Amino acid sequence: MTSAVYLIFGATGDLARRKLFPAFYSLYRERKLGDRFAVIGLARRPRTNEQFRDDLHQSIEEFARYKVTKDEQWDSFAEHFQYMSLDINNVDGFKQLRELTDTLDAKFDVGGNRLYYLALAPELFGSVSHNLKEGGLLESAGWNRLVIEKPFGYDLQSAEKLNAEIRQVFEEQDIYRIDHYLGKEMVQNINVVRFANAFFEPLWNNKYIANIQITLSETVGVEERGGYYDHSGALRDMGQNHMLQMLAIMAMEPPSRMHPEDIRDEKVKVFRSLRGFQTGAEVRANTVRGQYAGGTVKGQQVRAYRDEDSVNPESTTETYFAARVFVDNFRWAGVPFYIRTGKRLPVKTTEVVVEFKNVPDNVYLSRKHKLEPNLLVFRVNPMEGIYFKMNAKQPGSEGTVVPVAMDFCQSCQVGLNTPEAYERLIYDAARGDSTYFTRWDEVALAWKYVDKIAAEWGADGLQLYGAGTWGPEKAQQLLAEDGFRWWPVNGQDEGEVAWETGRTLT
Ligand SMILES: NC(=O)C1=CN([C@@H]2O[C@H](COP(=O)(O)OP(=O)(O)OC[C@H]3O[C@@H](n4cnc5c(N)ncnc54)[C@H](OP(=O)(O)O)[C@@H]3O)[C@@H](O)[C@H]2O)C=CC1
Ligand SMILES: O=C1O[C@H](COP(=O)(O)O)[C@@H](O)[C@H](O)[C@H]1O
Repeated sequence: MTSAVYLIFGATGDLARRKLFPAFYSLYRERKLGDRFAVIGLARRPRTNEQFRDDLHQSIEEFARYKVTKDEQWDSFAEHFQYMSLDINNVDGFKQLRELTDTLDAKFDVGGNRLYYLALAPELFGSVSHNLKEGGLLESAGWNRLVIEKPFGYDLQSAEKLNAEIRQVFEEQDIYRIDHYLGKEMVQNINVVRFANAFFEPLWNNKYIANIQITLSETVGVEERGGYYDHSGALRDMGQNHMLQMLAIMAMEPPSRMHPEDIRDEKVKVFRSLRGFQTGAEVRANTVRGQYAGGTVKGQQVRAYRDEDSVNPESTTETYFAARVFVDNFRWAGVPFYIRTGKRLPVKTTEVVVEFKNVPDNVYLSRKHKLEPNLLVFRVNPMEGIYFKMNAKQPGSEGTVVPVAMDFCQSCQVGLNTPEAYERLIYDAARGDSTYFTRWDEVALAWKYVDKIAAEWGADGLQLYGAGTWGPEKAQQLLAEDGFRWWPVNGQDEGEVAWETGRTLT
């Protein structure tokens, strides 16, 4: 349990409402916050403390894993929350903020620890850091940590500028860059499965693995986020961060210790080994770029991206991208990693599929059924689990070989109420554990890789795909060229939707 004052910049925004406040409530209910903490919500619009706590209540009712069941329980939680109206560009406001922070620090016996959570547009990160220093907030007796949201820049150049501004005030070790996929249970489980089992590590290389497929598919469209997304697109929004991070976790060498810096060092080696594209022709041959047209998703008619209210009607921004990525090192030489993500696809799912090579000179190959390759599948969300597909004799047959599944469904056992990524990440930042946050060198290398793709893409090559389909046909060809195909997600045929969601804990 760590005592701290949590200062949430952007407290009236979408992220705070949907993710951060519910995470605080879960941490409180699980006694991970203790009683020695205070939360200050900060944004420009005026709010009384009562209004702020009402907003808090609503957000928890709507989005939290735990529901508020008793008034006393709510009161004892809500008394830790205060609101202050503050314009980030006004340094005088930060002097008042220091007074409020000191007062709450003393009231809740916090001991000078401060966690600054920037749920803000990145353009404001530099000003906040500067004004925190000017306002004297960083002179407290305890630690001062900065948690920042993605996107961390638009490209390498802007990320470097942003980083330099923040580093004028905070040391790298006190900067916690969020990639919320790293907070997901099953992403964290990949390392455990790889490094705590005898039977995977010997096979985890180019001798036995044919390819690895990473899918992050969403059914939602751009919603009201066009202002940000139309400028960013799928490559920057999901590729530079979540997808490359998952790829690095799949590909990294075992760290010598499970220490944050050792783990991050191993991921950096993977980023350094990514085969960068040298020419436009290489980019075109290895990537696919799409934008959704109108169509039907989960039985609902939906409009085209360009017809969305918050989007430029002539937009050439991609809402889908796929790529064939190579990690040029001893372990992975020659093994393609296929990654794809898109909005308005048929199902919401995140899965990592490891396709193994077939056994050599297989005695069953002459039989009438072609052998399916072994698959190991990490189901990250919304379903959580591990699925292993292997071949076995069909009972009662004369030796017919059929694929069978060993299916560990984590969410079936503990429900879909495993901790939300944001709970884990806020808790880790408060404990000073940076394992599941991205270090600057990882971010910079990921931008370098992505920038080359973005530079060669231009507006050319954008392919429209119908909402509710699996994206442009070229994404299928990308694998077909190598003799592979995308495996159906959720172990089901494409188009079928799987899992029940949402169980409420009381
Ligand atoms: N929403 C999401 O699901 C996700 C968001 N993110 C990232 O989190 C960050 C926040 O996103 P989101 O919550 O959606 O954005 P919103 O636009 O919903 O909220 C922005 C917040 O910033 C405040 N703000 C803006 N300008 C100022 C200022 N000058 N001074 C003080 N406060 C200011 C706004 O309050 P007010 O207008 O009252 O000042 C508001 O509370 C972004 O970087 C986004 O990319 C990342 C992943 C997911
Ligand atoms: O970071 C982002 O992630 C979400 C998808 O997150 P998930 O946890 O729901 O899978 C995506 O919708 C958004 O565009 C992106 O900014």
